[in-house]
Amino acid sequence: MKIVADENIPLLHECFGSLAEVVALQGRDITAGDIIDADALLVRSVTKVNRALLSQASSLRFVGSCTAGVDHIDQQELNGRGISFSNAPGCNARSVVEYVLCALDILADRDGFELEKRKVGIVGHGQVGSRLYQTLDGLGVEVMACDPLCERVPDVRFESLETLIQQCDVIALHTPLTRNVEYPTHHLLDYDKLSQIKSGAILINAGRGPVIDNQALLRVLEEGLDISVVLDVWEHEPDVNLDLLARVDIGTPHIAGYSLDGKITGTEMVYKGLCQTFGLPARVRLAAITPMPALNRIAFNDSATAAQAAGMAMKSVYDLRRDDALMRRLFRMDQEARCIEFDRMRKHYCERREFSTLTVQARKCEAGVQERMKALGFHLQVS
Ligand SMILES: NC(=O)C1=CN([C@@H]2O[C@H](COP(=O)(O)OP(=O)(O)OC[C@H]3O[C@@H](n4cnc5c(N)ncnc54)[C@H](O)[C@@H]3O)[C@@H](O)[C@H]2O)C=CC1
Ligand SMILES: O=C(O)C(=O)[C@H](O)COP(=O)(O)O
Repeated sequence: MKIVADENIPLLHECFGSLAEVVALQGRDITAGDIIDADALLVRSVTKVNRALLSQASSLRFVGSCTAGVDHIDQQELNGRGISFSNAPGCNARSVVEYVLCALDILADRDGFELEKRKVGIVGHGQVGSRLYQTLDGLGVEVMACDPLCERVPDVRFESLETLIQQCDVIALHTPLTRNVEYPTHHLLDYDKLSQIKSGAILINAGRGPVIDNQALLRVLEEGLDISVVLDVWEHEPDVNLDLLARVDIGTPHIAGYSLDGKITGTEMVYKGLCQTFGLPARVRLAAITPMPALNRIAFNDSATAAQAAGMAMKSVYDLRRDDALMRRLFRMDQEARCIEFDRMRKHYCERREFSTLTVQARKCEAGVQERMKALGFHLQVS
């Protein structure tokens, strides 16, 4: 069997090496010629799997994308050709939730607000949105969700996008990128909607760049709309608009889902999908070869307040300011170098772990500290 794969799939050879010959290529550069005799193609979000790419792939039986998003995959074309498809729904949902929590923590420090006093609106109540909702709700934050496609459940407050825009102090976008469907998300936030966001609010996009019309966002910011903006995703990646980057409060190179845990789970989910398609036993257990986190324990004294402890624990696992600082190096580069650097930052991303890998000792701490740590998803030790 021959597998052609994006070289940025973590543990690629450990996982698939015993099953097949694995040819690892740069995801953006995989061509129709590269997969002529491949039995399986494994991609990440940067490879467009469409009619042109598949045109000569007569042996191909399986395509796997180690990602949550599938806007780069023409699933109709795959169905038409009888090619099985697997992706990795939810693999990195916790990672994105933690990115959002860390961004809010940094802005709260900078601007001196308490998250518990802010109203948060989440657009898209799927794997990411629902986890973010639950976490914020657990922290005592007032939350509302907007998702016209999601089944209504009693303990979730669903509102329209207009209500979120009018009422919320934080708006977080977690929808897929869709066009030509009943509720398309392409340019869901256009000039009109962006202009209506409350003054002082925070807008976060860690879904897909084109869900916000980036030119319109730049325009409202230039016109003086007083909002803070956190962008992990950009229209026309890897070609980031520098004027927009200059105006956002936090900017990162599409790494919200890049916890090592999330990426490895993505690999494992696609590995299982491939094994199923080819009728092979799925023997590799990636948990067994996942590295130990560099930091696995932190202890608080009884003098710690809940807010202080939460901020310290979050920053010790993931300090988002580093990613923002690295991103701003793009200002020093010409367009070609910027695109290369955007991909380079992603390829060589730091080994970031999820909150659950950190044990927080809060034995003598007040109940508030313990509750906050638990709500955030740390592994709490109180005995
Ligand atoms: N920045 C990053 O690193 C990452 C980005 N993503 C992106 O975030 C998206 C969401 O991720 P998941 O929650 O895992 O996907 P999901 O598919 O579980 O959830 C998406 C939700 O959005 C809802 N939705 C669709 N159209 C909508 C609309 N017009 N208005 C409001 N809601 C709408 C769906 O009903 C669904 O509940 C992915 O499709 C992917 O594009 C995902 C993971 C990492
Ligand atoms: O899972 C998704 O969807 C994402 O956006 C991934 O975090 C994207 O990572 P790459 O596939 O672009 O490495």
